[in-house]
Amino acid sequence: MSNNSNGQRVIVVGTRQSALALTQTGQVIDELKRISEQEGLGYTFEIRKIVTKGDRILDVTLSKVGGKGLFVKEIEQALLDGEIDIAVHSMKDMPFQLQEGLMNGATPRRVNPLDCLVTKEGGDLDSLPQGARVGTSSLRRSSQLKNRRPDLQLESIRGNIDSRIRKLETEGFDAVVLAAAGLSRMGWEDRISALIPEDVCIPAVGQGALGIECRENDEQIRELLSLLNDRETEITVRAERSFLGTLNGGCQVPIGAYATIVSEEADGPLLELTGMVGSPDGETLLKEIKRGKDPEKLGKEVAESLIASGADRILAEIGG
Ligand SMILES: NCc1[nH]cc(CCC(=O)O)c1CC(=O)O
Repeated sequence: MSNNSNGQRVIVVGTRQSALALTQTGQVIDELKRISEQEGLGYTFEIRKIVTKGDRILDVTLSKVGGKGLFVKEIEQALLDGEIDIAVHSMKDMPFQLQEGLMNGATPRRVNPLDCLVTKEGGDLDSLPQGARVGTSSLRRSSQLKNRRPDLQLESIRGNIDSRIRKLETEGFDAVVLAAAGLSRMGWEDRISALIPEDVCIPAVGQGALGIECRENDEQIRELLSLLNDRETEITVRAERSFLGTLNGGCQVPIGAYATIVSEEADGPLLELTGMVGSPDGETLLKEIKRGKDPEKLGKEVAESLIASGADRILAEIGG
């Protein structure tokens, strides 16, 4: 912990170097500054950029290297070493199990959770030409798009959001699939040709949400972060993550989940969770919808019910 010349605590915020990571970290810092001023806490903030293993090997197929949480390991180490005090993650890139001594201190309000198409000609999924070439490296996206449009040619595309959009032009794709959240955080909503509704493509667990990691024993930070937490987002994402944890899925398997709050009742909010497991070719798409109050229990129930319908066999075939 360090203080500035006025004796105020300087909070060091770690981030990856991608444009999206820098942008969303900056947005979180702006929010924390506002809260800190409002509450008279007098904190100041500093950004520390960290190059992760995931950033260094972007050109290699990540699934081959096989690390869950490839982007997160070095950032967690910096937290444990006290080099940084908080780290902003895209929730969908946050590992299921955080390292001992670390915790998710806040889940801020989620933005649009849906996937979207950025197409060359404008227009939505149904208006893409027969056999159109669509770029995505997510099995979850290709499985569901194939299921809806078996004629599409799904091709792998890697890199940050900006380079994927560039590849739409330079590599002759008709469309690329991206998370709407990333584009809107970057201020590039005007690039979104069409949102892909959740009945076509169930988003990734936690998509559109952020997680803010901190040390468990840092009371000051925990208190500050608690003011940024959004209860609805927190519990819906907890249900989705419990689903993923029960299926033991990493990011390279066609698994999706999306939870919403359907009603507020006297004893707490009622959640609805849709879980999805698909085969990579899109021929099999298993979905299950359930409602419940306890997010962890609901996630587990949806996962178990999908396992009973054969999800375990699909996942075993992929080797996920
Ligand atoms: N897998 C990369 C990634 N991680 C988080 C986002 C942005 C969306 C979000 O915060 O959920 C993206 C880009 C994308 O999937 O298009």
